[in-house]
Amino acid sequence: MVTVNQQRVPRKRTYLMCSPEHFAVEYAINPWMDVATPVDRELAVKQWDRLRETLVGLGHEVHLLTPEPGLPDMVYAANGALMVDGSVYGARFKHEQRAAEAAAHRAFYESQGWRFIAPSETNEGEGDFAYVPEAHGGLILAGHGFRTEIPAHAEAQEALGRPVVSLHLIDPRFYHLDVALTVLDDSNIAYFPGAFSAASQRVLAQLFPAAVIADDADAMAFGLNLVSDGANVVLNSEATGLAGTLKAAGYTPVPVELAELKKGGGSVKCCIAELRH
Ligand SMILES: CN(C)C(=N)NCCC[C@H](N)C(=O)O
Repeated sequence: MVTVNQQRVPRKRTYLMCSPEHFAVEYAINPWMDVATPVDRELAVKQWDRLRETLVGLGHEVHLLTPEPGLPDMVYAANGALMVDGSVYGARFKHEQRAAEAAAHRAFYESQGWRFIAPSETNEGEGDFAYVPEAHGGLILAGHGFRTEIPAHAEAQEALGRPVVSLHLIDPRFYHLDVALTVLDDSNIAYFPGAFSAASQRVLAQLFPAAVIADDADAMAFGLNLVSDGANVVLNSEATGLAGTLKAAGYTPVPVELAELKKGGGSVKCCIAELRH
């Protein structure tokens, strides 16, 4: 393994999270969910709290969305919108079990006075959209194949005024972009090529020749579902292989235990929306 002596510089972030007070696995809308597997909600809250404290400890600001009973997936706050340059493109969930979450997110963003664009097309916010601020002048990467639909990519581009690059997800285990690809800093990403169509793999290789490449085991451990401030990379503690790769690339891995929330099909990134205001 090559060791890179690169100085990584963190940038302070503002995040949005939602406590798993009402978390449960009552329906199965992705391959990770199994209604027969018991969930320890108290433990989920503890693990989520530890994640929130970790972000605050790294110097980031965390806003909180009020959890609502009857919306057990609301803890996955990343899915409620995509915010770029102070404008917010709202979500429209694919599955009706999550549909009502969109209004809660909208109310939050509007209460802050930020420009909110209501979507007409199905999209799951930062679950399927990733923003790379300094890549090619500011690029939105967008997944489709399982949740977000292609017309939403064009709608996001019109709403936010940044080019959107469509990427085709082909493996149901990686049903959202943020389980297969992550933004490491203002210009680089990490991804698992096998989650994408051959054509989308070529697009990613062309746009990000220096990307960190993850393998199937990293992705299966939800390693790519991480949050990075450009230097500190907060990731699922099970993703030990990816943590080593990122360390060798000059990042500082910060492992967190989120086993309970994995039962709903999400990890670190799913719990965190970035507020780019
Ligand atoms: C990393 N991922 C996939 C997320 N961004 N969100 C998790 C959503 C989980 C929820 N049960 C669902 O299936 O919608």
